[in-house]
Amino acid sequence: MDAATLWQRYQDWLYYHEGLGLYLDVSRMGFDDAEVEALNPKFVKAFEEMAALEAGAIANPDENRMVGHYWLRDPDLAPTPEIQKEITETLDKIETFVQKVRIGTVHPPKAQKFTDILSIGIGGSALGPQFVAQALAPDNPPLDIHFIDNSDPAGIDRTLAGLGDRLASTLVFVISKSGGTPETRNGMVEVQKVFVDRGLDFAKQAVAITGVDSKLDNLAKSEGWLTTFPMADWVGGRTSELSAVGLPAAALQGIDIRAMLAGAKEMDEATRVRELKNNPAALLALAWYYAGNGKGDKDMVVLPYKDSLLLFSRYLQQLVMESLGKEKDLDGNVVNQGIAVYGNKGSTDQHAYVQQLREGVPNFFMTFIEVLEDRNGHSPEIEPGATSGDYLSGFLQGTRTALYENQRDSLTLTIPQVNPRTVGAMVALYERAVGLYASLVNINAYHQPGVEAGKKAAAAILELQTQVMEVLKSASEPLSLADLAKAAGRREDVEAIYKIVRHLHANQRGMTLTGNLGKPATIEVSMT
Ligand SMILES: O=P(O)(O)OC[C@H]1O[C@](O)(CO)[C@@H](O)[C@@H]1O
Repeated sequence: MDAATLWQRYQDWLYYHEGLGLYLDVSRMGFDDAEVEALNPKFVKAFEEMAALEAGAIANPDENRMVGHYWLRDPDLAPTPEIQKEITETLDKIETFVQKVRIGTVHPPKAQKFTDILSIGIGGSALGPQFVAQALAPDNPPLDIHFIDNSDPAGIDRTLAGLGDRLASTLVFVISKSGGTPETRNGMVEVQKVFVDRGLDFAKQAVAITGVDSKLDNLAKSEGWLTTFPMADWVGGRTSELSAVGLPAAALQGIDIRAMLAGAKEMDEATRVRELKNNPAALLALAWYYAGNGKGDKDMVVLPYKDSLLLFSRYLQQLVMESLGKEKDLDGNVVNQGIAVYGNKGSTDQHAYVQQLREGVPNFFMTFIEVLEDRNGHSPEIEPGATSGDYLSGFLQGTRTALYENQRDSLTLTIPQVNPRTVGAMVALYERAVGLYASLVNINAYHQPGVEAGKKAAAAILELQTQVMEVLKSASEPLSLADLAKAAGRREDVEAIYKIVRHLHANQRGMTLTGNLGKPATIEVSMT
């Protein structure tokens, strides 16, 4: 395509949202008009399904749930007065609590004010708050946030070491929709133990954010925690940033949560437009569909050219991959759908893997995220006429051109500034794009059956460990792995047993292994 035709294509396809100052450029995706035309019926269906979902249809049939994250930023759209009330009351409750923490009416037993937040949660109960903290927290937030988002003992130690004595003035959020996620429970129990060791009262510093009547909800209520915020059944973990999951921590860090909600609402309105070219979420869905042939054949590389948006790709990884990565379509056919998402930030990644993107296997499409405002305030010139921000902007354009020259597709999302409104809008934009794309490829975006298999297998390993320990404690002499498996009645699990005893041995858990550790058949195991 010559330069003039390309410039025309750019103008023809450029989407601009005036209120948000947001642009979406899909001109460097290689689709032609006929391909777009062919997809039209699918989009008509997708828009209809989306409207039904927003009106309260059961969009998640196997879990019998509605999907209502859109109502969070426009409660008037909620399908029942009860849900409207639930949304506004929760928001009021959050704001009242945040205000009390700010002025010190709610404070820790041993300090006048809370200084820090420790947020314990995983997946959708961590990724949104992490992304938003990185994107929007001021340099010196009123409360500094820290995360435990794993069952990694060393990771927990590191977070607690970072807090040090400030644990006494730390507000602990335990966030779990189900209230039963093991990683979150483990983090909570470890933190509770540290509170006890230091003579602190956990309940007086803890808040639960969870489904009503969940295990965690009941625990918090029975132990008299500071408060609880409800997670609605109709909000999925990966679309929960603008619910009680993300808002309390954001507000406590001094982030304008009403502006985040307003930005999301504006974007929701823009993405309800049933006209492909005038709907940025539909344009994204079109680009994804075209790039991956409707089968996810190409990975989505997300490259924000702004450090504060570093965690956006990680946040999107769950939103996109947990929503779209499905074995079966809605008619029960095996389709193995999904789109892989990765990325960090530009221009940093240009010095890492962009080499492969330009010249190597063409199995991706790029999403550039551009922020027009370089920094708050004046930029010094690095050399006559050029600032660091000019360089960053140049690197983005340069990489986009270099990829295009080698037939690598890209799209570019441009926002004026990273602020609560634009971040809310970006969250809403991708939520809607995922929903529309799911309709295009006929899958349920709102469940995650595949995660259960791994969870069940992990629980089975913990049960096996208990069994193995019991056998070893009552054994009169060291046992070979084969004998141990036989005695436990689990011959077929000898490899898992080997891994269990090796792990216990490495952690001073009373396990003795003799023999050649690299040759499992020679190992004898005993336990004190
Ligand atoms: O908030 P919960 O119930 O602890 O779940 C955490 C995460 O685990 C998942 O259920 C998948 O394992 C995610 O969908 C969810 O965001």
